[in-house]
Amino acid sequence: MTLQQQIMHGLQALGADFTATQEQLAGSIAHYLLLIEKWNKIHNLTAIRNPHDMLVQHVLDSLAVLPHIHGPHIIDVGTGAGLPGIPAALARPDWQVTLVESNQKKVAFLRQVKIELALQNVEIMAQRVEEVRLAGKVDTVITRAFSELGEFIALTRHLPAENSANCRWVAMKANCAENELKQIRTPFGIEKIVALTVPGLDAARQLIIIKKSNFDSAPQTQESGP
Ligand SMILES: C[S@@+](CC[C@H](N)C(=O)[O-])C[C@H]1O[C@@H](n2cnc3c(N)ncnc32)[C@H](O)[C@@H]1O
Repeated sequence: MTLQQQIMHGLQALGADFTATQEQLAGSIAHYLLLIEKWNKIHNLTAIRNPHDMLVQHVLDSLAVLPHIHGPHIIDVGTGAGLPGIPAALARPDWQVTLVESNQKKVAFLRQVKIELALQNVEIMAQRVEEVRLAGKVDTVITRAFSELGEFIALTRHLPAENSANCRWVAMKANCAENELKQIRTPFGIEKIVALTVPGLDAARQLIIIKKSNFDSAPQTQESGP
């Protein structure tokens, strides 16, 4: 199967309703994967070398999250090569995606992706997240392979300048341990845990969705993905 065919199959299997057309999205994803493959030879952006595997383990994994989070302003903390922020920005051109990354080589890659894919809805902040100060509303602070939950909240709780009660903090995890869930303390609480299915990936994926509230730290519900 060609990469383009595999991308189209993956998008159809996800079945999600994105605002970009499937053809546009497929073309942009192929371009993004080829850029990662090219830069990976010098900068070691990801341990996964093959674009077919990157598609499943990085891009479809990122896209599977989108039906469960809210825009329009998304902050991806510790985005690395742009995951999940770049796939989110490609699929949802109506959202504004801020990528926060402290490693300058990864930032150089992200800047190149933004230019080559003409991503007008992406802002790149080359800073440690604890130093980032934003004006205005944030709808979702998301992270993947960044830190444990307690540190994630500690480093990012200041990000929404205005509407912290409406903001959600979302951690993409393989299988979050009970001990890690207990790191979430009031005024933060776990709103829900969503089990995700990623097409072509035979592994558990979870979204831990956290809100600022007075709920205790026990999970409220367990949902299945689409
Ligand atoms: C393991 S990588 C994960 C990258 C990407 N999210 C993914 O899923 O492939 C974690 C990234 O967080 C970045 N990082 C670590 N601490 C950070 C901080 N305090 N502020 C911003 N970025 C940070 C690292 O440079 C690294 O690129």
